[in-house]
Amino acid sequence: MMMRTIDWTDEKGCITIIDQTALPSRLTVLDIYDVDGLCEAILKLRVRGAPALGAAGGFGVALLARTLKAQKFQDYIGCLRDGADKLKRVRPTAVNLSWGTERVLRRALTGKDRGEVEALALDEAKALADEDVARCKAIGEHGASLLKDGDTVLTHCNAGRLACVDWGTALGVVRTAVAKGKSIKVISCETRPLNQGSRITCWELMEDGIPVTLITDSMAGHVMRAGRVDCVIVGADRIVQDAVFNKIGTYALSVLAKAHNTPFYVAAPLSTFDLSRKEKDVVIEERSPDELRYWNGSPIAPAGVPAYNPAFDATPMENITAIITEQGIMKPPLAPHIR
Ligand SMILES: CSC[C@@H](O)[C@@H](O)C(=O)COP(=O)(O)O
Repeated sequence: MMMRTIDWTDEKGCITIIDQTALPSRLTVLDIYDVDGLCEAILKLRVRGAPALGAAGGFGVALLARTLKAQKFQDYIGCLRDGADKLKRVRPTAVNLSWGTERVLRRALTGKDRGEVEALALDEAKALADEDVARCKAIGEHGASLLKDGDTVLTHCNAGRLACVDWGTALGVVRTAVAKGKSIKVISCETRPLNQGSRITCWELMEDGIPVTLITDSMAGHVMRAGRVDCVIVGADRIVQDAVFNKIGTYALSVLAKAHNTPFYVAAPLSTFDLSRKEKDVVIEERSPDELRYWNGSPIAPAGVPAYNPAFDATPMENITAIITEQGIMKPPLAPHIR
């Protein structure tokens, strides 16, 4: 069995992650001993994907609790709050990062002394990570009922085990269907500019022996028009009242799916729902233009060309056929379910 994407290693007292920037060339494992190291790993996408970021936020609070230097309990608690606040803001769009950080902080703050705060933080972070696996398995169970034997699923970015603690959301649905004996093929969009689709989705599906075909993002319309896609399944970074935020390119896929009468499913745990907000209230992370200008350090665009690099987009609810959660499948009209 493959190790978890993110976990706590008791013997070393650290967070252990699979460094996703090294895939598909190498399977590299990284031990993280302080919160600055964790913030760097999140910013560089060594650990990424909404549910995995929820676990990162939780384990990050556990790490903070045991590494803070403050002597007086009051100062220690103040530093814990400040550190958690900084951690939450490393990536703004995926709500799970702040959700996981806040959940573990809330439990830790019920501790009466430093030892208790440390123990509670770690206990809660471990529980959160275990629950994430259970949630993905439940999403898989519900979602698998939507897939027929022989179906081809188009997916975008990586909503697999490497975006979660284990199993995956969108790919969890595929994995569960395959485990139930259905023959399912996947088409993976490469997902420019950082290629989570080609590097990570293709790698993890091939590890599991699930048939996958790589296409460039611009080929999605062509394969749908050719009748080669039975449904689209993607993950989500934040689900608000009127839209689903996910990796840039998801909205375009939803429009294509609608044009070709292809079901468009979103698979996500309830921890990704942020129903206090609407589309206009969400900050879309903008990343460095150099991610578009360079690949592996080599220029792929003229030096200094202006480039715009939003990492996520919003898909309106009317483009979504159903949302698959751990509690079941929400079909249109989505608004009453979501409320
Ligand atoms: C399983 S969650 C799905 C999303 O988190 C995923 O599709 C995505 O957009 C991830 O973006 P990333 O920038 O790689 O963190």
